[in-house]
Amino acid sequence: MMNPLDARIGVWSEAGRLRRALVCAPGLAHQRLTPNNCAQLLFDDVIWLQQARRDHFDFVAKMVDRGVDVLELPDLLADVMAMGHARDWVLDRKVTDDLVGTGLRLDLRAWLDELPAAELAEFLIGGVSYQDVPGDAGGDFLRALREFDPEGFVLPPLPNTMFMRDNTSWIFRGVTLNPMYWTARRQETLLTTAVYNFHPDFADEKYDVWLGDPDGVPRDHSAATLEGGDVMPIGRGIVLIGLSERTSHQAITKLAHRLFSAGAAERIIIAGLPKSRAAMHLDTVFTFCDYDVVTAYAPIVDAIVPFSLRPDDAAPSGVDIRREDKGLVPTLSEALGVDFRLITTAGDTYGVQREQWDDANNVVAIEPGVVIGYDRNVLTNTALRKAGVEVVTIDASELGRGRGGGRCMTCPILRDPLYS
Ligand SMILES: NC(=[NH2+])NCCC[C@H](N)C(=O)O
Repeated sequence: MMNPLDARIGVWSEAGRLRRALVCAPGLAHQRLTPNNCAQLLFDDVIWLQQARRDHFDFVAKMVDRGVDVLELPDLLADVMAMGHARDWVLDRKVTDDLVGTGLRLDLRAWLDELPAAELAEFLIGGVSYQDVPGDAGGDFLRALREFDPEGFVLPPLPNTMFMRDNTSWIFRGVTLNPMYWTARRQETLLTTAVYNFHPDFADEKYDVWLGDPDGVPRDHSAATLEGGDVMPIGRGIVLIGLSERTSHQAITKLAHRLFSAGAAERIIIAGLPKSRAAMHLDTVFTFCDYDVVTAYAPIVDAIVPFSLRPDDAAPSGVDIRREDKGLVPTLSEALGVDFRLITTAGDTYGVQREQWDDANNVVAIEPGVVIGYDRNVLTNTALRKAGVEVVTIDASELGRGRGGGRCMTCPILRDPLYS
């Protein structure tokens, strides 16, 4: 097996040293958010873009200061859009009858074909509004659409790309290209897949695709949806996966088969979550901070039902599925042979709900015992500090409006193992 530390990609733990991560700065997509469309685009409010950008750059700087190589999706996508064959690959899949409509497809494609690479990348993430399409392109049809719906989009914006964790997820030496749950997010995966397929930072690397379509052709995955906020490759061959609003048992068992048959994992621990927006992903209520420290929102994590999946040639499905008789944290302690300390959201009955809602339990570990989290979660951050975790803070006021914290905003590409 390749020594993980010699590789340029691969994620071997949740809290080992983070070496490279992919993020996505807020941009044009967030300028399109209005009180009317934000809920449909999975934001709780409109945002002040300039401040969000400042806060994002502060977040990136704090990672860079700790030695993380931070890659920006908009930049990588711009590099990829400068390669003719890669641009065609994306536009062939994006500018289709189904996605932009037969009436607009040819005109839209002709315009996008000629755009400078960085501008095209910006539109692919930020969306193309009816107003953006210049001159007579789109003809009478687009003129009529503009009049009928001045705020309409030919290609909708993808503001949740900022939560880079979700559309793909690296598990050990491979990746899942995620079929996402909500329509508002499904187009994100194609852009990241294009970067993995064509950008020199990825294209020459060897890795497996555990789930999803490397050819990027939009396919109906039906009920088999998976999002990175639920996926935690914790190590020693164990992957923890939330069974949530977004991630279904259909996707988890499909992924389990693939990981088991490739010999890439030995056990999947499923954390069955209640379905609610406060717990849309496992990482909104539970993250790893150190070798033996996790943080969690107790009311939900206490109710988690853990199951284990293991390869089993004797079982008709090839997988042995067993409900654990303990809660999540004792199950993990036993599985890893580590006595985990659990630091729960701090505060009174009201305070714990507010801090959880502001992603107090959604921190990203930069190295064992050092995490980045939102500044406003004063009580939970203090509790983590008392447990010996260094909490580096970033401003939540704008970044937090889409309900995602440090973990949601980073997609680790290379992270060291933690449990040998
Ligand atoms: N890994 C996460 N918890 N991601 C949070 C994503 C938030 C985003 N607005 C959504 O609803 O999809």
